[in-house]
Amino acid sequence: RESEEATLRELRIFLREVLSRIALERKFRNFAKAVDPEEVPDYFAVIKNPMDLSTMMNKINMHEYTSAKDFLVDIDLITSNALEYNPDQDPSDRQIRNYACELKDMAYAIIDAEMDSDFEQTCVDIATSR
Ligand SMILES: COC(=O)[C@H](Cc1ccco1)c1ccncc1
Repeated sequence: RESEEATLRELRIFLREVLSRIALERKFRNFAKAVDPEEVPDYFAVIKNPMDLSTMMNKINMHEYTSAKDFLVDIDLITSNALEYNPDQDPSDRQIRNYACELKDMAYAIIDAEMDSDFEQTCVDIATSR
């Protein structure tokens, strides 16, 4: 229905805005683009489901998120990948793990604060009706 398309359009506009605010933060720069296999040859042997913020922006534009819940699944993936690939005690691993946790918390905090729960449920209902 037309109104359903209007709802999904509003979701895409909101999710782009959330992603843009996250991507502005310098501390999240390592999550902005896919890890480069040239720089990190074993990354894709270890991490089976890579994810990054620019891939998420492309997924918004390809209409691959039908709710904020779907969007947060990929945020969780960015975080879990970073915790999995960088598990060591050394300062650089600890720093990227901390930033990965901060990224997740920022995404959840923005959505909890700024997403109307009825709007989210409407998006979920549209997805399940299709
Ligand atoms: C999401 O980014 C990562 O997981 C890479 C993996 C990586 C290891 C070496 C080069 O890159 C990373 C980048 C910067 N600092 C720590 C880890």
